[in-house]
Amino acid sequence: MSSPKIVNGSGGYILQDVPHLIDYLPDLPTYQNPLKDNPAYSVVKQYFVDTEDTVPEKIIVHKDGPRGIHFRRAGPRQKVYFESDEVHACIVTCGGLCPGLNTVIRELVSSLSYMYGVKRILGIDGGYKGFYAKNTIPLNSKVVNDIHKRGGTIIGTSRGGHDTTKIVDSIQDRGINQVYIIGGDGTQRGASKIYEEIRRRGLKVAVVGIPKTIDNDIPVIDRSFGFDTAVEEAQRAINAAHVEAESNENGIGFVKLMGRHSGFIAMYATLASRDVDCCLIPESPFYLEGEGGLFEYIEKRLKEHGHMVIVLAEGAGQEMMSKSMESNTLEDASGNKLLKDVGLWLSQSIKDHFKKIKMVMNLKYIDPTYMIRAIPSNAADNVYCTLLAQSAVHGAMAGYTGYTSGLVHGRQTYIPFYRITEKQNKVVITDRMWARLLSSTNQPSFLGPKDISEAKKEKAPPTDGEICNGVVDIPPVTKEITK
Ligand SMILES: Nc1ncnc2c1ncn2[C@@H]1O[C@H](COP(=O)(O)OP(=O)(O)OP(=O)(O)O)[C@@H](O)[C@H]1O
Ligand SMILES: O=P(O)(O)OC[C@H]1O[C@](O)(CO)[C@@H](O)[C@@H]1O
Ligand SMILES: [Mg+2]
Repeated sequence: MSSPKIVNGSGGYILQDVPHLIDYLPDLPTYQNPLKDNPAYSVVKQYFVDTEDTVPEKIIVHKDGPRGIHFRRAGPRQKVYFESDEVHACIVTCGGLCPGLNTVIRELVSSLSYMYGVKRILGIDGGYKGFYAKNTIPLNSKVVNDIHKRGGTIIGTSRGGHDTTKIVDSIQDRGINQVYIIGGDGTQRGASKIYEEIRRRGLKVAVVGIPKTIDNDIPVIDRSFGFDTAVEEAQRAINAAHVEAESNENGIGFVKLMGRHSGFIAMYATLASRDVDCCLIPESPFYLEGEGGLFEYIEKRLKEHGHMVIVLAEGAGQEMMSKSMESNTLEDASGNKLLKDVGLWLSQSIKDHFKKIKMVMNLKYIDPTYMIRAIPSNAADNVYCTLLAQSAVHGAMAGYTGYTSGLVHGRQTYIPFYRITEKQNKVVITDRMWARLLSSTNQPSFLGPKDISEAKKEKAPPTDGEICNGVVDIPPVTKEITK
């Protein structure tokens, strides 16, 4: 693996920079950015981003604290490393669906064609394996004109089938020199390997990741596109659960939402709804029986209100369920562990409990899993997708490579792959947001002192000057800023 590019400045300033084609092809010629003559842009004051602009990872600072880690600010540069006619771009979507995939594809095509005059753009059919196992799909602004109104991805997606050598062979054989890869944590790991192989072969090919995950489990970035839409769509299921619960004696509306390892959708859908009395996520352990357990809380809530709504993330309570069922080690084609249906198991356990204590209860189980991700993105996500795609294209045209384009504190940035793939973003149950949810639902935390100390340990704060989260085992290439 190539070494991370780290730039150290004064006051503890650290730039975790992204690679550039000239790092291994130093003699590449540059060209004037064609946007200079574009009437839509030439009137914008300071349209081109200053190459010194960077965005801090942490915006809460203390008077004497170090300035900390920064990322390169995204946007158009004065100089580009590709001529319009020379560009041959491709776009691939991998992993599960997510609202907004088509919008990103559309905006990548529009940005390449309208801003940079690129004419050759290919869609790779059906994810990574499409590079070597399928024909390509020619894309232009006409083909993608109204695709943002549809859910899914017009070029198809898949899990598994990543073969770095075959993929890079295909890129080289087809003469592709800009690769836009839209996908989640697994996809970005694959993108990083493609970048390394391209660099090893010394090819003038920019590799750009665009983070996609319905679970919002990609670190560093503010949130992933489509997340907002998914949370909004989840409201419809929660509303239905509430109506059912309210209309039945001791009614329980029970909704299962996506979230294998990260409970963000469940948490935000709960906070948005206000009808939810209990939210269960993978990060927060819970138990059923006895004092302080889930059954006790449900009984109490039903006695007080006559109904309740429970929202459950699919990854919650898996360990508990495994103890009472045969162990399951199945994996999907990408190697992700396949989870058992905790919703069915938990709703049956609740029913069994109420039968045992002879209390009337009516539980309605709603599983809108795929309905929240197989829809077009909402207005806010559409805007977000547009900015992401434009930033991705500006970066590739400017010769940057080996990066993921992402929003950090509301600013578009270029983030090196190793920061995106090093860990998953999870709900931190010792943070304020989870405390806000607990006070909104009034549910018990289900935590004992041992759980709390373990949760705190998991989130040890970085020491002063330490590269927070930037755990890399390869010696970085460092540079001091002297001015
Ligand atoms: N470590 C890895 N190295 C190379 N390729 C990988 C790696 N992990 C996953 N991939 C490839 O990336 C693609 C997508 O991976 P995966 O199915 O895990 O989805 P994802 O990108 O994590 O998206 P999501 O989980 O949000 O649906 C697959 O084609 C898979 O083979
Ligand atoms: O059934 P599929 O397409 O593999 O996707 C299911 C998974 O994809 C995700 O949306 C994202 O990883 C998970 O929340 C979910 O378990
Ligand atoms: Mg994933």
